[in-house]
Amino acid sequence: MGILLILAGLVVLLVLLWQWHYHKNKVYFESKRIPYRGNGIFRVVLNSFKGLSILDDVISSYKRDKAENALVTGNNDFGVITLGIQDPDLLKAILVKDFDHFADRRMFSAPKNDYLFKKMLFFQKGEQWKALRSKLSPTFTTGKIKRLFSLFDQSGKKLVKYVEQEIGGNGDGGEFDIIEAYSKFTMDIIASSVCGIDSHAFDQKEPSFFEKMGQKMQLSFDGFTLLKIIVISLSTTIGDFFGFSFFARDVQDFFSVAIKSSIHDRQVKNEKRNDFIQLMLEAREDKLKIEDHELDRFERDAIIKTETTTDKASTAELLDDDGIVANAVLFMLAGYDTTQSLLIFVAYALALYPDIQDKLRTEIDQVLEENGGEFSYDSLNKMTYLDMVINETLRFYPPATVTDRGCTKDYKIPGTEFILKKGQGLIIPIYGLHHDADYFPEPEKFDPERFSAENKAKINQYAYLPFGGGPRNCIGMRFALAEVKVAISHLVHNFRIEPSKKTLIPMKFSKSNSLKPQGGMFLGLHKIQH
Ligand code: HEM
Repeated sequence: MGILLILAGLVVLLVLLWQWHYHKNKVYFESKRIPYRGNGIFRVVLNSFKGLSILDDVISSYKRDKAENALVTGNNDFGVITLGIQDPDLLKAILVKDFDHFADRRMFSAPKNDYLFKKMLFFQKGEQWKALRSKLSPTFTTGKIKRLFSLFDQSGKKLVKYVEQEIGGNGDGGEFDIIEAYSKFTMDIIASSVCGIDSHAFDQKEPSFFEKMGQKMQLSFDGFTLLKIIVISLSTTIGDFFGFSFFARDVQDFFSVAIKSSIHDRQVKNEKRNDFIQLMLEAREDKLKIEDHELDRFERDAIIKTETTTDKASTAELLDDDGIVANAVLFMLAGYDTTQSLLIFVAYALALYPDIQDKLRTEIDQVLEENGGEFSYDSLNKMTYLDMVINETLRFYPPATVTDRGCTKDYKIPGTEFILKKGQGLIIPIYGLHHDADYFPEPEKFDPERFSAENKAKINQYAYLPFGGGPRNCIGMRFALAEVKVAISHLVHNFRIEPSKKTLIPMKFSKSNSLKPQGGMFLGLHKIQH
């Protein structure tokens, strides 16, 4: 009885403390004319136990902020002040002009057991990040992706064969879950072009060993993972004490051994191969350069303007063999789920809008005919309608629904009296901005024409952030777009895509990390006889 009373007392005390803390923060933020939204991480975890996803939170928070005309909102996430920024002009300043204040992510440190984390670009901070990003950026230029194109195209051809088999090869396949085929396609490309390994993904229906390992490497933001993130972000020591990690040891060891033996093999044979490991080996020795003519606006924004103070020796250490393994695995982590998500929703949109599909097929077939029946990197980049369809899909269904920044130097938020301090952070609600009628009229209408040559210029670039923005944007954008164009072109040339009985209309999203449909993406695929 005594213990129960003490426990009840402790609970009451905790609730009172929580309320006092909430009230104190509310008064603080409101004195700076910024609405207070409480503890964002706690809200997301609580919601996940109620069956709501991070996206549900992004959507409802954005709607509320919009209704209150709040362009900046405040959170206190377990002691870390985090602002939500809904204003594209402010985002332009934060992402590009004043980037020096926001070079980091709002990140926790890596748990001991996740040994691959430590050398990944995504988790680097300050000067270390600058040095590594400068080394890796030249591996993703047009010229380098062009070198990998034949690998992408081979996977595209394997994708067509696989779909043909799955739908029975008789031209009337009926229903088909396209996620499985896209999972094989994206994993096959990562295996060949990033790791220099044959994934064997298309050899069988069941996932191959490489596929299984790659899938085990993906993060899912379920309630337990979110709890782990909270514990680790509060104290890595406590996380390590409980043996928390995000990735299983055997999976990390698998990639470590496979990639290191591929490096060793080519060093012994003095052999150069056509993959990212090769590019990273060349980047390690500063043999890669970016030509200015290779850059578009998005990439010019991404140029790191300040010189890095990290010396040459520690830069080389960032990309030693462990660094190459870590970053090859990061490309799989960052590129597998996101690219798959985009592919899934392009197929869905094409099934729902047959006119768009027909128009796209006309463009693809024409380019194919002009190129003697084969695709090339340049021919795919000439397809303007394909580009428009992809851009609109990225707007409507952005694979990454939010991104973040960590403050590296105190920053007075323009238009407010608020000073964001070093170590605090901000959240960028990509999905909310993409569905905001102020920036995209009739936002719930799927309309590739928004991205036509004449309309594109009207779009506010900082309200359209599928790949983020500024120097810390997505390094893999060109890679992703090239592989997505290959897959769509092969698929649309060979199959008519239609909704089937199990197609989700309207769409319901799952609770996974990237935007994904609930329970698979079932569509009807029908072979086109050429
Ligand atoms: C459709 C596919 C993809 C989408 C929508 C996407 C989206 C994003 C977004 C929104 C960010 C955060 C950017 C920011 O905060 O400004 C990001 C970061 C990143 N992405 Fe992608 N991504 C895709 C594919 C890829 C691929 C294929 C790779 C690698 C091969 C990749 C590698 C990365 C890396 C390494 C970062 C962290 C960059 C850094 O912190 O310096 N992504 N991506």
